Amino acid sequence: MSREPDSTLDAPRPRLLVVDDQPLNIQALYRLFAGDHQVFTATTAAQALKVANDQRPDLILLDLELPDDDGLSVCRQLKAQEGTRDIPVIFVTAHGNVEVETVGLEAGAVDFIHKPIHPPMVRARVRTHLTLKHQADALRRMAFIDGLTGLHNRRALDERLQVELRHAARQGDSVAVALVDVDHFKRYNDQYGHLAGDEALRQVAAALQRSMLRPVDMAARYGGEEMVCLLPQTEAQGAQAVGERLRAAVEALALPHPQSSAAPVLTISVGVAAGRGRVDGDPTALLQAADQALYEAKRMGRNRVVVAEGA
Ligand SMILES: Nc1nc2c(ncn2[C@@H]2O[C@H](COP(=O)(O)OP(=O)(O)OP(=O)(O)O)[C@@H](O)[C@H]2O)c(=O)[nH]1
Repeated sequence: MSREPDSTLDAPRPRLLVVDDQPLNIQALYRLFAGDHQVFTATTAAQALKVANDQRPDLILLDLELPDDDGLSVCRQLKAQEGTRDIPVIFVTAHGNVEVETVGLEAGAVDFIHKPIHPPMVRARVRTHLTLKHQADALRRMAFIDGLTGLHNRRALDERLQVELRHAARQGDSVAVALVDVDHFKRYNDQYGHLAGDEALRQVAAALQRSMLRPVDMAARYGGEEMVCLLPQTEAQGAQAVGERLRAAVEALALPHPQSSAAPVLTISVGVAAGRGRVDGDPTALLQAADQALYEAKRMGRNRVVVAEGA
């Protein structure tokens, strides 16, 4: 007898960080959640910040009074750091009053729980805030994904490219981009219709994704039928080889395109540019160089890779 997969078995367990200097309190919260959550613990402010940074939990239960610093300050520091900003913090305190709670909420906490804790209520609040966190994570991910192809979108590319250019400038590394454009895509749409065109773009995107072998590489839809592969720590020569692999992978899809002047199948032209990185992270020059090379590839007959001059 076949059985529907149980999604609750597959879903990763939510990760909680419990911060309290009293072992009894930690034990009580640990016992409450350990069955169906991954629970990390910390007994000081310094430890809490370290575990939050290292483990990136989904939610933090934070005691307001800690031996080395107060919980408010820990909360403010978590909210000031890029990597921990989005982790919801619930304060746990024995001395709650309206003033304290207001300051706590202003410091960025999402909720307050009073000691002695009432287990069903704590579980219910934690569940609510975990649900909200997962929904917010999903929205953040969607904001950086292209709906048609599933590749990253232009916003994601722009952000990553700036980071990589700054990183490369510091390290003296080279960053490369390969700008990809489908050949005679207008004719393809005209012959097979827009929906078939969409499906072809999805297949091209998947072929690009498969052709990039390093985990730091990133493929993005740049707009319309243009896509960009970002290749950190890559010189022009290496990027040319990747460009050629992309081109061959799309040709190997063997999607018939009799109206193309380049080949009987759907193909891409690729403009490649590499640069040493920029302290200001401005990606304009690199993308413009790649665009110029792409224009050359089109002019020379399409279905080819051209590397930018002086790249
Ligand atoms: N189906 C589909 N078509 C798209 C999408 N985005 C852009 N296009 C089409 O892509 C075509 C791009 O055409 P052009 O820029 O003229 O270039 P081309 O026909 O690819 O010719 P060359 O680039 O010179 O080889 C246009 O017809 C757009 O409508 C999309 O998301 N789906």
